[in-house]
Amino acid sequence: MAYKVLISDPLSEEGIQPLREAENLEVDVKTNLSADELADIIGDYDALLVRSQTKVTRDIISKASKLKIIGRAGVGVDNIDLSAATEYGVIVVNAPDGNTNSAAEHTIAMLMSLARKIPQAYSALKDGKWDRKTHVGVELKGKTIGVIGMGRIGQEVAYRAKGQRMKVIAYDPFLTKERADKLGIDYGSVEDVVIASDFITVHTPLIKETKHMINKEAFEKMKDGVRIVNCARGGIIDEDALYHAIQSGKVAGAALDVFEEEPATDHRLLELPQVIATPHLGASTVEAQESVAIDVSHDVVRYLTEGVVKNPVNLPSVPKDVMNKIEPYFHLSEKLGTFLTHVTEGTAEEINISYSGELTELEVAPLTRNTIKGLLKRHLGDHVNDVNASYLAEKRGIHVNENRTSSTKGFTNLLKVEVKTKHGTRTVAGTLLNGLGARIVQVDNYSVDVVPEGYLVFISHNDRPGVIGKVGNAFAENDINIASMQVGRSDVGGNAMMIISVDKQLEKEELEQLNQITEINNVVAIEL
Ligand SMILES: NC(=O)C1=CN([C@@H]2O[C@H](COP(=O)(O)OP(=O)(O)OC[C@H]3O[C@@H](n4cnc5c(N)ncnc54)[C@H](O)[C@@H]3O)[C@@H](O)[C@H]2O)C=CC1
Ligand SMILES: O=C(O)CCC(=O)C(=O)O
Repeated sequence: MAYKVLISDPLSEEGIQPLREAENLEVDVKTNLSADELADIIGDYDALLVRSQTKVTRDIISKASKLKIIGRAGVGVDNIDLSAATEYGVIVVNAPDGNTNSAAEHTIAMLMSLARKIPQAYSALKDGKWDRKTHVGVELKGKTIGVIGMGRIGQEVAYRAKGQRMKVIAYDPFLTKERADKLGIDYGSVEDVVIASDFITVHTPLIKETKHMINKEAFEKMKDGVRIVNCARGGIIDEDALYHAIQSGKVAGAALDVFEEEPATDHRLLELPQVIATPHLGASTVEAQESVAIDVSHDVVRYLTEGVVKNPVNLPSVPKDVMNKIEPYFHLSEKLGTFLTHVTEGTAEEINISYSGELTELEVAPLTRNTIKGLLKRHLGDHVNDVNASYLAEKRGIHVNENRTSSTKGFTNLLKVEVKTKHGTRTVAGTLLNGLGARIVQVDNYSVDVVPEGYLVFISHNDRPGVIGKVGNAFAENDINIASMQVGRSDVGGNAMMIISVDKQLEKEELEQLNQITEINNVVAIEL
């Protein structure tokens, strides 16, 4: 019986030729379906191809009893419920490279239109007004543009902004000084970028860490008359804060291709003359649409015929016999990676993963990928999975070494992860205790016993009498319950650390209060 493919958003006809030409594949194009209409028919299909309009919700996926693959002709997969897809065993693929150029070009078009008020002038002229006073613009040459998110699109935008003779300052958790030097740009923290820029453009995914990263506090730090561009995702910029910053005169203008709620036809930002906008057109070119449709069509054909894909987004299937043996270590490996992203300063350059004891007899490659996933996911978002984790690390110049050792430190199994950055090396090791589950048993040279779960506070301090009391008092004053506390020190009066399990994530002010204790060098809140 032929596989059935449903295309539910407008895709390039040239781009879907690989589907039409494949044997044993039936292709239906049904666009503009309501959620109910899609839910009614999805049960008939083996593959679904979408752009960003179709919302592939848990409800739709739960009704898709034959569905094997969802293809997203584009980058962002925020219109697809990834955890539901994974839960229901549906692989999701995207087309990460096909629209990079178009999105970067659109960003530059928006930047120039914003600077020269072209949409406003055009609109006035169409209304019969020859008004040369209102539409005075500003030059780009010599101005500083802040690029937040230096992935595929951010890098292209930075490169083109330099062509406009702009100075570029960028932030990305994976941007190193060497890379910035090579690109001929400055790099700094988000705050440095926000303070220094005349124009700010965002190119991150919309994830927990980036939601409203440009907010009221960020606007307050910006130069007066700054201009903002968002051709990535609505929600990276807090729309209310942007509205007020424009009204107050702090922000001179904004160019928006994306909105928190789309379609955004009735939005108060659109009423402001300083705002220019397009209806999510970043990838809407003939070339990009053909390219992304070809990429996902090939992946759908490959998956349905050979079971392999090039651009997977969610979890792949690991052979059952391998999975049964390594499954108990999965949770531990990802948590060790996540723990390290919180306590490591700077960009990872090398990751060394050592397996000891019983682990040396197992197929550990999926655990290595899972550890890397834990290390990358916090910054790169949910599209990092076991399949692409190693690739993404490699693309970012992070060397990953996997080795097996006999040193178990008395545990029957030990998984040790070491991360090297410019600032030094950080190590964490964990084990599975028979009947008790996963434990972190070592941080750097300190032996600890921590359940890798929930909220932790990691404190580096000097070993002095009374520090534990001061920390305990600070927690009590803020009514924070301590579930457990681990203390370790290198030598008497030397460096020491505490890992405290708490019932809730600490607020910024609570962390600051702890940081003010004289003996404390650093405090980090960790969510595992
Ligand atoms: N308007 C449109 O039609 C289009 C929008 N997009 C959107 O553009 C965005 C970027 O796409 P790509 O460059 O292809 O993705 P990418 O994955 O290549 O780059 C994203 C970058 O953001 C960085 N990042 C993550 N968290 C960050 C943080 N807290 N601060 C600063 N940087 C952070 C990552 O390290 C990564 O380098 C995505 O949101 C994508 O969905 C993409 C294509 C078309
Ligand atoms: O399908 C589209 O046009 C949206 C493109 C986009 O936003 C993406 O690829 O992330």
